[in-house]
Amino acid sequence: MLREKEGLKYSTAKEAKRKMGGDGKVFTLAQVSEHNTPKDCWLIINDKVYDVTKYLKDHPGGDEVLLSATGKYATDDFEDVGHSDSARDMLDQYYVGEIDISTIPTKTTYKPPNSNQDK
Ligand code: HEM
Repeated sequence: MLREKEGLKYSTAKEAKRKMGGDGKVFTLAQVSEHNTPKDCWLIINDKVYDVTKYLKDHPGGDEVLLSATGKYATDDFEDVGHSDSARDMLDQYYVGEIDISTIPTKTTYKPPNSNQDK
């Protein structure tokens, strides 16, 4: 599980740079965590930050799961559901920036330099 998560995260970080040209804003976890209400709801998925406020009422999984996924690294929550490609495509429209992953207190942000586990 751990390995899988790291693989996902890193490949997505590269993808983010390619897609966004690296000019997205970078937020800390504390900054993102301020947006945790039904009127202002941000999520962190795969190193990117999304403002899903407008999507809360339309989300097929309901607004509660989105609200409970704020203020933390919600990649696992998002991935565990097995969201469709069209769900993934929707992410772009809610993109507001990147997360500074060093502000997220989780072991999965650390990758040993000699690791070959996610290749
Ligand atoms: C911006 C982020 C998200 C988008 C755009 C999104 C979009 C969608 C879409 C389009 C579906 C319909 C099924 C599909 O196409 O896969 C769906 C279902 C679902 N989502 Fe999300 N989702 C997001 C985040 C999340 C998060 C963070 C969670 C969990 C904490 C979650 C939980 C669910 C659940 C449980 C369903 C299944 C609903 C059902 O079939 O009854 N989603 N989501």
